[in-house]
Amino acid sequence: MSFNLHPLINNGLKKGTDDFSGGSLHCHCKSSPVTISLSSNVAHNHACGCSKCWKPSGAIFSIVGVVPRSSLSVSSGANKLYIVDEKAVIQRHACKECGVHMFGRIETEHAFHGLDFVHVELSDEKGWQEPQFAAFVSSVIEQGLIAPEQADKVRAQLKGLGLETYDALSPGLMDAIATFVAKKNGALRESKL
Ligand SMILES: N[C@@H](CCC(=O)N[C@@H](CSCO)C(=O)NCC(=O)O)C(=O)O
Ligand SMILES: [Zn+2]
Ligand SMILES: [Zn+2]
Repeated sequence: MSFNLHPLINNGLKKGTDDFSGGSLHCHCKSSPVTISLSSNVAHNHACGCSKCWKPSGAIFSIVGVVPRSSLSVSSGANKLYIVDEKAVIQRHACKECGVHMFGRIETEHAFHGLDFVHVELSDEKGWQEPQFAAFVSSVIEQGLIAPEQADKVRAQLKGLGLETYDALSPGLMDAIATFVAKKNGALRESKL
């Protein structure tokens, strides 16, 4: 038995194209959808099992990547957007009608400030960077999406697709967050770098 990880990856990863330079994303509304335009490809695209990232119906994971916030603009339906959780680090702007998250933005001092989180499955274009790893795998247990005993099967399925699995973000991204914090609190001086 295989799990419905996410429709974009269930049948294998589709590699992105190197020179791909963006496209548009739209929500699920049949009429007057929210659309956003991205003028670059995503980076750090990944499967995320956390409870906050938007997942399509039935999927255990979200697929989420980042773009510089300067590459993102809302092209239509801005009045339908609301912030799902104002207190979260990532403020996810979702469509009031269909519930789809269009982009997540960080307004606080944070390593990822300046990057917006987006879901490329909302685009009809092909060429977006394929997922690079799977994050917050154990979090899917918290949401009752799998039983604890199934976690290693889920990890095996992700690894079979070529996705390394983590229970936080990837080591590279966790190091970037920790480095930011260390610089901020003085534990790491610029001169040490
Ligand atoms: N077990 C928790 C983990 C949630 C979590 O920390 N999520 C990360 C990754 S989201 C994109 O990869 C995070 O940075 N969250 C900040 C935020 O969502 O604002 C759970 O599942 O809820
Ligand atoms: Zn919508
Ligand atoms: Zn997440």
